[in-house]
Amino acid sequence: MLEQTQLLVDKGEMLPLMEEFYTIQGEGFHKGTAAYFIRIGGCDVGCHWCDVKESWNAALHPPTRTEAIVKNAAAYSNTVVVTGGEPLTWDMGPLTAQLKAKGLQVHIETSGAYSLTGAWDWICLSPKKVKLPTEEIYKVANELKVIVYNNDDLRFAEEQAAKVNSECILYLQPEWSKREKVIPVIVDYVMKHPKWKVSLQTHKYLNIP
Ligand SMILES: C[S@@+](CC[C@H](N)C(=O)[O-])C[C@H]1O[C@@H](n2cnc3c(N)ncnc32)[C@H](O)[C@@H]1O
Ligand SMILES: Nc1nc2[nH]cc(C(=O)O)c2c(=O)[nH]1
Ligand code: SF4
Ligand SMILES: [Mg+2]
Repeated sequence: MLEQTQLLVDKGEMLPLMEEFYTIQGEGFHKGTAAYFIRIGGCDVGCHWCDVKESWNAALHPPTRTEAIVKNAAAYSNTVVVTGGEPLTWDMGPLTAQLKAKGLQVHIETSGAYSLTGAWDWICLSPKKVKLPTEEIYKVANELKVIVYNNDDLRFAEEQAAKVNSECILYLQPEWSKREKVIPVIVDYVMKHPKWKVSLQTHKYLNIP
């Protein structure tokens, strides 16, 4: 990468953009809401069941000026979801400042594994055992969305729920490839522990991005 480009990436003024698309938020509290998704490349958390492994290698995704990303987003939607990859790999300050200056609602999907940057209207924290969230994000997360692949993930979910703020909404979401097996487990668990809600990847049922 050119030295100049690297400097801009380091400052969060350019970001490795994998894709951007206008769709319906499929998961969590805002499911069903039209939103413009910005998918930033780069993640070294390494979830074995990750459904966007193509995002992991940042070098495969072109460094893109935040101004260009913002211009596209503002043309489509009032709500923007920044995801990845792991967006907090990068400094989210410049991107989110510009999105908010356009009056947009700015949401993030994050594992919380790196320090929290950016200004957010909604933080979806989806913690991962392999790289735990930083302490700071538990205080500000609006929703906790734990992916359930096996029974131990319910133990992990309770451990994480004990760390979030009291306003945080709690979701259990089936890991997609295990959904037939874990949906009954989640349904049973939520009925017994109603502080939790079910989240499904509804976009996959709707066949939309
Ligand atoms: C691809 S991740 C990108 C954002 C960030 N790296 C994170 O993990 O939160 C977006 C959301 O999809 C969830 N996810 C990824 N793979 C999944 C799968 N196979 N089944 C269910 N949810 C999955 C993640 O836990 C996260 O909530
Ligand atoms: N429709 C739709 N909703 C989503 N919610 C979170 C997603 C993500 O990959 O971060 C996602 C996604 O990829 N598509
Ligand atoms: S943290 Fe997110 S993007 Fe990274 S591997 Fe896990 S699910 Fe995939
Ligand atoms: Mg997705």
